[in-house]
Amino acid sequence: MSAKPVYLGVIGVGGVGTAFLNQLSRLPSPPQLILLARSTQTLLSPAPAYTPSIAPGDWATAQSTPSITKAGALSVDEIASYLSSAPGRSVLVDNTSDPALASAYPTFLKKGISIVTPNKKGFSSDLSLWKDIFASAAQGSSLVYHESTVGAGLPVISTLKDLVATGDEVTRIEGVFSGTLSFLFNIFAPVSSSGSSAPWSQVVAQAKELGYTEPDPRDDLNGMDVARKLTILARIAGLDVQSPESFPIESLIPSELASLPSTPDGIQQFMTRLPGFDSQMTRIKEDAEKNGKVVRYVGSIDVPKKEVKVGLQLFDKDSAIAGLKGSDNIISFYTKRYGANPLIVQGAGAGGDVTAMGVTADLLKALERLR
Ligand SMILES: NC(=O)c1ccc[n+]([C@@H]2O[C@H](COP(=O)([O-])OP(=O)(O)OC[C@H]3O[C@@H](n4cnc5c(N)ncnc54)[C@H](OP(=O)(O)O)[C@@H]3O)[C@@H](O)[C@H]2O)c1
Ligand SMILES: N[C@@H](CCO)C(=O)O
Ligand code: NA
Repeated sequence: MSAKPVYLGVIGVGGVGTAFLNQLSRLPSPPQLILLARSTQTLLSPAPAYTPSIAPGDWATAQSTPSITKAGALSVDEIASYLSSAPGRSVLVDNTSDPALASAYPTFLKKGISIVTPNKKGFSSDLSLWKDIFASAAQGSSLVYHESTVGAGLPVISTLKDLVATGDEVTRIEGVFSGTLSFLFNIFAPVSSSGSSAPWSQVVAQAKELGYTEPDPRDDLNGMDVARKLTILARIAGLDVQSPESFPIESLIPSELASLPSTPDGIQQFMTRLPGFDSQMTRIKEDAEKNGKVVRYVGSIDVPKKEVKVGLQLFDKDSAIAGLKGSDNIISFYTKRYGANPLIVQGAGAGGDVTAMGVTADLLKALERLR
């Protein structure tokens, strides 16, 4: 029996979106790409036939393909109606960090459109949205996969879900959850003090250049990205965390720069003014060195105590966390079954290719269930 056709909409063609489209173009039996959008532009396969589809490997030139329909930004209702009218099941891949799009997941899911995404906003905002997303998926018999919302492509969400679903008792989750902050501290405050002496702001610019940061790097530096990841994991572990603001978060943003606007101009101003505050981070690094330690940005969830913590901590130089390299994350799951030796997941936790891997693998899981 031949596989049923599945139709695909993709929103966002930045660092992750571009890498995802490359991976999509190499799949042996990809779904039919019928919608591709960025913030101001949408490409569509002409309805009602929904053919020809957009070639994911040539998406950049699809703009000049006469048979493809071009439009500006579409509303959520227009996208939902277009995808749900396709002659088969459909999946929406959200490769943006847009909270408004994330808050519309219930609309898509109720119409039977499955969601695959690395966008944390839907799963880490108010608890009511989290509940609405999963209730809507049940109502629309649609699927939700979001592996890359924590640890990029590393199997973090799937591992935790497997632990919970098989009846293990997760007591504690801890580690380094930010690829950006891992990279920043590994370079800025290496274990060997003969390492780099690059100022903090220069390493921040490098992390942005490498595609590790959130579209707005302040979302990494203010601890919110880590807080969102911990909110997601805590909810899967069974805690009703109301929002990522429910627990204290240590911010690395100088207070003088905290009120710059969340616009492209605000990001630019922040990056330009950050070098003026390098001495604050140098002091933190040197204080740790005086104690023979290194400083790292970590998070933890104590499940029985219902306690989530996010912030700087000092580590011995021979500890696993101090020894991380590049943008690596390390996430330790302490459970009843695993006892004193936690189940540990470690590897690159940011970057277009590794994040897209998690998105593409999620899409394959969805396809297996939809075809
Ligand atoms: N980068 C990583 O290492 C990493 C790791 C894990 C998770 N993530 C998550 O992956 C997502 C994408 O990250 P990225 O680094 O690829 O970001 P990015 O390079 O800034 O790309 C964002 C893309 O989304 C588009 N976009 C934003 N809002 C939109 C809207 N309302 N409608 C249509 N398109 C919209 C942008 O359009 P324009 O092209 O028109 O600007 C751009 O193409 C984020 O949620 C991020 O948190 C990233
Ligand atoms: N900006 C995030 C991307 C992965 O979610 C990080 O650095 O970890
Ligand atoms: Na992951």
